[in-house]
Amino acid sequence: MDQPRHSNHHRRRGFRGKNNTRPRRARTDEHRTDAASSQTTAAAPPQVRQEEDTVMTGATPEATVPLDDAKFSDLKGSNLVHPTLIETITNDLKFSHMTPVQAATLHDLLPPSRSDCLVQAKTGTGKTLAFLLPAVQTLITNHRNQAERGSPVVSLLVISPTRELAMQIAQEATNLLQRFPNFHVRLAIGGTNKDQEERRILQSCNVLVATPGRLLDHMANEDILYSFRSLETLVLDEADRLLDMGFSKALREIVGKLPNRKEVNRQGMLFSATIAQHVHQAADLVLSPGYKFISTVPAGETNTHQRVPQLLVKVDTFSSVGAAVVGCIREEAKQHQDFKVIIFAPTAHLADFYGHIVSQLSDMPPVSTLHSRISQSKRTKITNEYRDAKSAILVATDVIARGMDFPGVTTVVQVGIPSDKESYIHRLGRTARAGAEGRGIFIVTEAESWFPRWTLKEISFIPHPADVSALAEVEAIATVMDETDRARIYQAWLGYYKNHLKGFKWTNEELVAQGNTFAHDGLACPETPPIAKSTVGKMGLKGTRGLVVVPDPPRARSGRAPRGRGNRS
Ligand SMILES: Nc1ncnc2c1ncn2[C@@H]1O[C@H](COP(=O)(O)OP(=O)(O)OP(=O)(O)O)[C@@H](O)[C@H]1O
Repeated sequence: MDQPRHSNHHRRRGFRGKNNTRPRRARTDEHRTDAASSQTTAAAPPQVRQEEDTVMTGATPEATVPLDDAKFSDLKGSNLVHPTLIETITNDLKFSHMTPVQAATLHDLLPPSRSDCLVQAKTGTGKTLAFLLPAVQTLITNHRNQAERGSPVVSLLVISPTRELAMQIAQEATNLLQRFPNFHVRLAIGGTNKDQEERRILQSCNVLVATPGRLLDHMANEDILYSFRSLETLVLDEADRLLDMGFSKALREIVGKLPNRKEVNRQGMLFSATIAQHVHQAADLVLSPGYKFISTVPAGETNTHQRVPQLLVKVDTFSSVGAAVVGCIREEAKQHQDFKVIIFAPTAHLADFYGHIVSQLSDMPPVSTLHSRISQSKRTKITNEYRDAKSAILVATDVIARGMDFPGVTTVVQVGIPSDKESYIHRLGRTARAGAEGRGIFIVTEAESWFPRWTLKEISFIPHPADVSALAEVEAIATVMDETDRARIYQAWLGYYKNHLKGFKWTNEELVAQGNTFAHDGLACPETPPIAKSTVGKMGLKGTRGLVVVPDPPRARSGRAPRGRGNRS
């Protein structure tokens, strides 16, 4: 069982109420005012439970944490947080009040308690500072005891599932440590110069923010491995993602290379907006038995924000999806002079497709596309530009679904079913952050409508008419697209939906028939695009009627995978 038991208190207000129309970007003041006004609103305390064991047993929360109007300045003179850190938060970062998750976890996470904690709170509610502040305080408290000089001593290791998120966390840690110039925050992420990273870490490193693969690479270097000899805090951000099948092997290897947690008195923290069952089962990798599970998500509530309207746009066929995307953006433009939209697509090739369509229309703000097939330097540039943009459209895959904090995103559009419920929640969480307003639009075909009905059944979607008036424009753009590109998009479509066949209850033949209709009507392909024999085999579609199978190109026949195939996001 996943959730700690919840009491019957009313829900605490978030940063800002639904009808509050103050400007979106005045983040800190919005939060301050809301926290201050929460005296008049009954609050549901976050749920805290001390784990008896590493596997949940249905126990009840052991304690509730009062959520008064906790202010950072209240910590002055408490000896819990270094006065300079408090100055940084209140004067430099300009945060006066704690967010609910910060208030709920601070005392457990700070020295001297330094409890191991699994923490759940909604997207965009300040979880990053909730783990950074206590971990940085531990670094400051213990630093004077570190006798060894001349070799780096990493105090805090934060692991993130994506490079973009790692960079963002490192930036927040740097901001928090800005009045402590002797402490250094370093990155270990893929897609960048490894030697340069290594040099920087070995020069000096107190806080390391890393993605699992690159971290493991660095751990092969004995000097870097040695820098973890007295690691004090290990944080997994987006813990449910890091502990799922895709990453858990790497995570086990990493933890196996770290010193024994009891010997170094290492504190473990797991943070996420979504905590699935597998997290409780795997938590012992990082947390000691008896860890606390703290959730600020009220009982029976989904992790999406109630105040964020979630519109459901249904179209008849996959061929109308592109036009519906354009229709949604045009409607957005009618509502806001400046707007920032993120469009989430199921695969990299489909993201390229929608990005291309939208970028060809003259009435759109700047459009960029982001996915894992793009080089890291370009990804970083696109991320930074979108963060700073006043009005822009970002078409992306799940690489930015979790944790990314882009200010001022007015609407998140999800096109087609996401890979799972958690992905839907995290994607939606890119809007309405830190008390701002925003909305979600979920575009599905009739065939996909089982997903919101069954997988997202707790969410009350607002039915919204589909505007597909751009059908002819989309077709005109698709018609002149490169044929190979269209073939790849078709193939990506087949690959993605093949993985979700169970939900659709389609046979392989029905899947291919749908894909072919998409190719002809949505991508304007004059003929069904051909697919290489080995790719058909890899997709599990061998012998399926309706496919145009061609021999493998020479490279594939020599046993190597053809370029540009597969379903990477
Ligand atoms: N006490 C605070 N007062 C006002 N704003 C805050 C406070 N703490 C954090 N923020 C801001 O809130 C925003 C969201 O914070 P953060 O990115 O940590 O959210 P999160 O809970 O980690 O979200 P996600 O689940 O999407 O990762 C950031 O812009 C951050 O600077």
